[in-house]
Amino acid sequence: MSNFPHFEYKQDILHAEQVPLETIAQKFGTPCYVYSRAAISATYHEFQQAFADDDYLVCYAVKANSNLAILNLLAKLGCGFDIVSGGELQRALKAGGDPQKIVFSGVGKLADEMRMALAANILCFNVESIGELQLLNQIAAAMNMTAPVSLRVNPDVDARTHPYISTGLKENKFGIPIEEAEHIYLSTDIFSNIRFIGLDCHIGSQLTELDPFVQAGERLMSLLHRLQSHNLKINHLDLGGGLGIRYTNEALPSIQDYVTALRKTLGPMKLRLVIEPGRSLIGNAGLLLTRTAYIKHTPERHFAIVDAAMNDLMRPSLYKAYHQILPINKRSGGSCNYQIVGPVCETGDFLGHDRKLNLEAGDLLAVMSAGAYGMSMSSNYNSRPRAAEVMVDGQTVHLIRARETIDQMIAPEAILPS
Ligand SMILES: Cc1ncc(COP(=O)(O)O)c(C=O)c1O
Ligand SMILES: N[C@@H](CCCC[NH3+])C(=O)O
Repeated sequence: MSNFPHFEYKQDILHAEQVPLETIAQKFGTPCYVYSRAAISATYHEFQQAFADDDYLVCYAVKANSNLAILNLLAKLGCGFDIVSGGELQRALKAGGDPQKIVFSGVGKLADEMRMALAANILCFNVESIGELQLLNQIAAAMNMTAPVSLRVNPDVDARTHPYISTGLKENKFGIPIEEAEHIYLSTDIFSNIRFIGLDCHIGSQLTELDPFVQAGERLMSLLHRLQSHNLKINHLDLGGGLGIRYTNEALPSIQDYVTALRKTLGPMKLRLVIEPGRSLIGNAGLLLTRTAYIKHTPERHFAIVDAAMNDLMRPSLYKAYHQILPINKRSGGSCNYQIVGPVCETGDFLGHDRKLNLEAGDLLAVMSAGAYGMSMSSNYNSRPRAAEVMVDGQTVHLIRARETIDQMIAPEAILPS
């Protein structure tokens, strides 16, 4: 099956749903992120179907792509949100998210962010250290409230993914060492304004195997049994996000297999299962549309210099991540081995190496699998305004973020008075 069923060639022209991508480039310019509404909805439904009648909550990891239109679409489908900052909280609420479906993760929550989230009455704080628990307890007391908490434990499981996005090993900064968690859960007398309602972990991102999820789940379940033997009532188990997507031809478990494996770790225990998928919900629902500015042949190499760069999509530069790059108009004839690079002044500014393409200046290209950690990790490096974002829905294209202007980019800055 195609990795991108909603981005397909029709008569050798790549389309997003029913719309030729060249039409989008003409109307909105490039670089431009293009998302498919049908792709996002279909993947969310796959999660829903996999859980069937279970008690579950899908909390989309907002960091993967935080555009309000995407959050609003997911909220309308019934999805909850996993947030990691006050900014993400504001976005989730503004997009119509239900506070009782919001979990708050992250190692460095600040006092103001805790206040905002308590005032919003979110479902749960995923607390990652004793210091954070103490601060949350104090703030909740001052607000005359009780904070609902899951401890995010670090189960010391190797996610077997890129080291920068592996989070569940004991040397990582994330979570409370699992062997310390029981003691904290049983210290309810010290934390009078905390109510423990869940148990949480997140072991990493772009996992391509189920085994690490199962190992983590089993370690958490064993802790949960011990907590129950002390009569501590836990309502939900949150196993984080992390399911990978196919960037090229990786062998991957399906969403159904993933959910089945997680449910199995629960055994007969009646407990709500929470998951925090980011990439698997949105990654293959988006692409980055870019135009070739120049073709440059040197004695060593063939370069296609395009108008998107590492500031728009930093995954290739940061992780040497592979994204498929497809021509918008297929052209017959011989191809050349191209380095697809951006205009930024860094040798590490590339979108793809050694791609066999038949290209001319002016040609449009699609950098695939760019829906997750694309726009949300973009920057203004080299004073490049941020790209536009559009959402395709059948034959209609909605602008969901206007291209940033140079004036908007520099407006917050000020020159010293002389
Ligand atoms: C706490 C937490 N939950 C969920 C996610 C989402 O991960 P992914 O996009 O791999 O599903 C992340 C990012 O890795 C995370 O840090
Ligand atoms: N930014 C990473 C994923 C990080 C996940 C966040 N915890 C990526 O692009 O693959």
